[in-house]
Amino acid sequence: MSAASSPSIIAENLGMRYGTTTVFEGLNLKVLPGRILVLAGPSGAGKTTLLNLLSGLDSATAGRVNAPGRTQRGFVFQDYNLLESLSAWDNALLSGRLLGKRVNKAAARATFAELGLDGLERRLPHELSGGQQQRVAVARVLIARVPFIFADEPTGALDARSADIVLRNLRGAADRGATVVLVSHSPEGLSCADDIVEIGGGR
Ligand SMILES: Nc1ncnc2c1ncn2[C@@H]1O[C@H](COP(=O)(O)OP(=O)(O)OP(=O)(O)O)[C@@H](O)[C@H]1O
Repeated sequence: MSAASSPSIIAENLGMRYGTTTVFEGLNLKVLPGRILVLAGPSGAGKTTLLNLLSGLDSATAGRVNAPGRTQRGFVFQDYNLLESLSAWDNALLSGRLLGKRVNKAAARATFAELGLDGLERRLPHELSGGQQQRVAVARVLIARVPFIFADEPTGALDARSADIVLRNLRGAADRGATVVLVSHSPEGLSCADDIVEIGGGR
């Protein structure tokens, strides 16, 4: 995966409405490979909505965006979306396996340990704290080595030290050429941004 292999995501005149409510309109932006873009703004401004449009999870009601294909992208969801029947370790390997990739076990193990999850391999999600579940969700997207990473508040449940480790690992993915888009409120999240899009007031 090199920076040259991931095209930019380009949004043109993007707009999203729910019924009569306009979340935003006329939004133009370019998300560049090898960089971390942070979507910032107050609660309800439309950060998750924009993340879903840039990632292709949802379709805009106006404008265009060349979101990545299904096999190119990975997500850290706000509520983690771990599979309750799978262990922490199997959850961490899940995205890579679903994408039909040969997961490098040694690298996966290193990522799992780096995120402070050593010893928790066999636990089911409900046997993990919120922060541990969040770190499994982050491990999953890192282990899958996808060229596009979309993460909604990926440090929201973490203390400062764990948050720092997560952000450093996302930076590592960007340094390997991945495109990383984060929703973040936190000063740490903002401080790791190469680019920031502040949404609010519908633009
Ligand atoms: N499925 C939906 N139907 C109707 N309205 C929606 C829907 N999803 C989101 N909205 C509205 O769109 C706006 C933007 O929501 P969104 O979740 O993108 O905000 P956000 O900036 O991510 O907020 P937060 O920081 O609180 O997570 C909100 O006013 C929300 O109520």
